[in-house]
Amino acid sequence: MKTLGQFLISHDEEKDLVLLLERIMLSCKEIAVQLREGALAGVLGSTDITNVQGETQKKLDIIANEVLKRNLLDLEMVAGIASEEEDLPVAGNHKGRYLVVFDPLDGSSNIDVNVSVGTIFSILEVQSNQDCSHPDAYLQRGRQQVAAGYVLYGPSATLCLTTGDGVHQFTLSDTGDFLLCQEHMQIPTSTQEFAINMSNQRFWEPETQHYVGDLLKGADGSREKNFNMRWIASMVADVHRVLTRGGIFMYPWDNRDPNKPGKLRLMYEGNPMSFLVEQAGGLSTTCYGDILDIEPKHIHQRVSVALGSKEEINTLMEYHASARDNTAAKLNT
Ligand SMILES: O=P(O)(O)OC[C@H]1O[C@](O)(COP(=O)(O)O)[C@@H](O)[C@@H]1O
Ligand SMILES: [Mg+2]
Ligand SMILES: [Mg+2]
Repeated sequence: MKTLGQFLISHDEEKDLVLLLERIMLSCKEIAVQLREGALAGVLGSTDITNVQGETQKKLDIIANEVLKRNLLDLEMVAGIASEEEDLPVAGNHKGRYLVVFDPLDGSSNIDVNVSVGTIFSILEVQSNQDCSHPDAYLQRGRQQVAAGYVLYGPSATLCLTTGDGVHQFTLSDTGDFLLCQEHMQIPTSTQEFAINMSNQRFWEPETQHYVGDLLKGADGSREKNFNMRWIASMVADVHRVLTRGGIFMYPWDNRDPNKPGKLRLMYEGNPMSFLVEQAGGLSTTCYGDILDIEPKHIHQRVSVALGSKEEINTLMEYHASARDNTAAKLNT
């Protein structure tokens, strides 16, 4: 079985990109060890620090962020990093070629209950002469990503990666290597499984209520088939299920804070996951347009997300087609 490095070299990936991806995986291995030891290492629980999103940081949010930051800023090809857990980006080598944007630990609310979490990353290329300690240097559309991926820390640690030529899956072995286990993952085009936090139902816009209402009616409603529901509350784990066996994952706009376009973050959640999903034959949308086409305005910008099986996303879009001028559409475009 090929290691990640062997696979990337055999696909003619640029040497610096290979080294960078290997360094991200080295970081993920360190994070996996901390997660495995959990309570034994005293790393569970919260801190009293609030991040720029207004969320209380877990001890492991900070540890994972520090591991990635330390390992990446050490590399010559890294011009800067931006993270969910950093107010502002941090500049690296001013001659570096790549910017790395990441969610060091996704699904933080699951850490203390020993449920799957993950690391999400997006790699961009520096545009000419930019100050990489400034957020503007990172504000590129999702379509400009050079690579994106995540590591899911579940029963096994799994990497799903794209460099723009399909999505490939690797599993962390006993020897400490990420070994190739599946090339060109494909999301089935149709599905009977959905993932959404139903407790927010009363806050959704009418089109989302209508769409999910019809899923719940199953074979007795207009969809004429039954749907199953899953919600892990770690985007990484929910998206991994979609990549593996199909489905639709949604964190739509809601009116709890009408000025926020959604809960999830564009640069280190929406964009990398959308790149992976599109590369695996699925679709990713705000309900009004492709996530990968959004011109970002802020590094911690939020976005409404619906991604997964092609036919299901197209159906969801039809429910929203009559409401293109509403608030949610305006907030995202
Ligand atoms: O608590 P909720 O509303 O179920 O939200 C869960 C969502 O929030 C997130 O945990 C946000 O990510 P972070 O843990 O990185 O802040 C997603 O992974 C997940 O899909
Ligand atoms: Mg997250
Ligand atoms: Mg996070």
